[in-house]
Amino acid sequence: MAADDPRLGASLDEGARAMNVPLQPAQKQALLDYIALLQRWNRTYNLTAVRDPRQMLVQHIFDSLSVVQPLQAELRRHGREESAARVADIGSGAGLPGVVLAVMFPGWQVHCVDAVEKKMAFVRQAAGVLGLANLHAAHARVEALPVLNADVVVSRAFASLFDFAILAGRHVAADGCMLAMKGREPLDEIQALQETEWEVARVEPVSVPELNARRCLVWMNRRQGNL
Ligand SMILES: C[S@@+](CC[C@H](N)C(=O)[O-])C[C@H]1O[C@@H](n2cnc3c(N)ncnc32)[C@H](O)[C@@H]1O
Repeated sequence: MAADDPRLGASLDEGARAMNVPLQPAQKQALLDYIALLQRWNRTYNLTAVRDPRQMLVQHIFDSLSVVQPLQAELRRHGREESAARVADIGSGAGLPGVVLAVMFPGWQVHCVDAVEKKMAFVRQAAGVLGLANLHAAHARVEALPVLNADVVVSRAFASLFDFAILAGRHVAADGCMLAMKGREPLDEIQALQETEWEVARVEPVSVPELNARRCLVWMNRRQGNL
């Protein structure tokens, strides 16, 4: 299916509805434009192994959209100013989930971080083309980056929970949290976290439309009475 095939837009509407994510026409267009950009630049930048726009929609866009509702609920639960959150996406690659979050939450500042320059160049280009002034891209190893002070530090397909906590934990603001997007509940990884200052607050199953695979969100807070 081509990136401008109208059936892609119809599927996006359907998927967003299934996840209870309201999608404004401009947001829908931005997500479709992002798929087109991914497809156009994939060969040059080697951004993703997924080549087909239909598969990009499911594996990248729907998967990233599946954190929208849970993120909103988490910020609300902590009484944080939901309209002005600061989010960091670590090991963001082509901008997943960061670009999708920047589209869905224009009031949030979203910082994508990746060690590969060309991927961050792509995210910067996407920010320009999609008109996302709230999307930022930092080319750096996360462990060497000045502290971001984010309300939520998120990652998808980045590292084990242990490495995520050790490498990226210092970018979380005092009352913030970490969120790892995972497949099956990673019991061994959760066990290994005991040696860090982070603990699992809860594991939230999520369902991604048309994706025949398990997904869960692992929420992590700083351990009370630190190590
Ligand atoms: C498997 S990709 C996942 C990309 C994206 N999050 C996704 O879900 O499509 C992992 C990314 O982490 C980046 N990465 C690995 N170690 C890193 C580090 N220490 N600091 C920053 N980025 C890192 C890699 O360059 C790569 O782009």
